[in-house]
Amino acid sequence: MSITAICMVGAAGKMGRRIIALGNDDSDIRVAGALEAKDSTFIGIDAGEVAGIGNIGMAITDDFDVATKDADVLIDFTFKTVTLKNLEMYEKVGKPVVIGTTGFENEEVERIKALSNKIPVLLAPNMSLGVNLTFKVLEMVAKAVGNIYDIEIIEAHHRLKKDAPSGTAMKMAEVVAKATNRDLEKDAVYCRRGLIGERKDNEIGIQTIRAGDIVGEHTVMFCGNGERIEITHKAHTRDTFAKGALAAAKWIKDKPAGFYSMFDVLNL
Ligand SMILES: NC(=O)C1=CN([C@@H]2O[C@H](COP(=O)(O)OP(=O)(O)OC[C@H]3O[C@@H](n4cnc5c(N)ncnc54)[C@H](OP(=O)(O)O)[C@@H]3O)[C@@H](O)[C@H]2O)C=CC1
Ligand SMILES: O=C(O)C1=N[C@H](C(=O)O)C[C@H](O)C1
Repeated sequence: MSITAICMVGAAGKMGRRIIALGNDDSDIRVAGALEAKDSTFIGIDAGEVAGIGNIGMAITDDFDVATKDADVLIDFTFKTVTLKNLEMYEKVGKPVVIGTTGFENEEVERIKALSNKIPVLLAPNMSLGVNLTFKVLEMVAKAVGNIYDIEIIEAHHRLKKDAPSGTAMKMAEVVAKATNRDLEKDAVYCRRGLIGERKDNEIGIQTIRAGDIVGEHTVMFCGNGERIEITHKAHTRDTFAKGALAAAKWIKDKPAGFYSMFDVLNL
């Protein structure tokens, strides 16, 4: 396999650090650029030092051209406003982009899709093998019992997470809504309080927990009278997502322009 040179956008972030650390250990990956925000205190500091693996000879920069010049693939784990602002630059640089950032509204996803007419773009709210398999299982279960059992989704993440519900929970909601012919705009219920009356059959409840250092947990409940099915995924470490992002970078390197997901990478 040829080496894939990556530029990490969000290099000093929680995910950026793990992708740089695991990428540096991977003989098929070269860390070729590390980008951070203009006012970041990490500018000029070695990306390996920031990631806790020692000097790798790659200083974090806020200069987009410098960071992307030697890269084959850009990996973006930042914040939705950052990603959306960067789309123009991603088009200009013309290299494949793997986007793990979450929190996009439908109209914003359409803007990312529009970019994929010009360059290869992979967008996935969760890069773990387990979660992507779970999407498939959910589709099957929702088709079988989703219209007779109540569906509730519960997600839990660390206290630093900025968006809610998680991108993964929203994707799970999309999967079960599609499988049961529902419309999330109408049927999603994000919080309950007060005299809310009886639950409607079509509701898809989506509840959020933010606490401590929880890496990422998602449960989908299909609940009937007398029994319930619970499908749960728990990430124990961010390395699970980082490995997925690196696999995605290797996979997308030589692909033509198009809109891809982890299903393509994992052959699901
Ligand atoms: N798809 C997946 O598998 C996963 C997705 N995620 C998603 O990835 C995103 C990032 O998560 P996480 O790493 O925990 O978040 P962090 O906040 O730890 O990291 C984001 C990094 O991006 C930096 N940043 C801000 N602006 C820019 C800019 N203009 N250019 C470059 N970098 C910038 C931030 O700097 P500063 O702090 O100074 O603002 C920060 O260092 C979130 O949306 C999260 O939901 C997370 C885990 C897995
Ligand atoms: O912010 C996080 O940490 C995570 N975000 C992703 C999401 O919003 O689904 C994926 C993972 O659960 C961790």
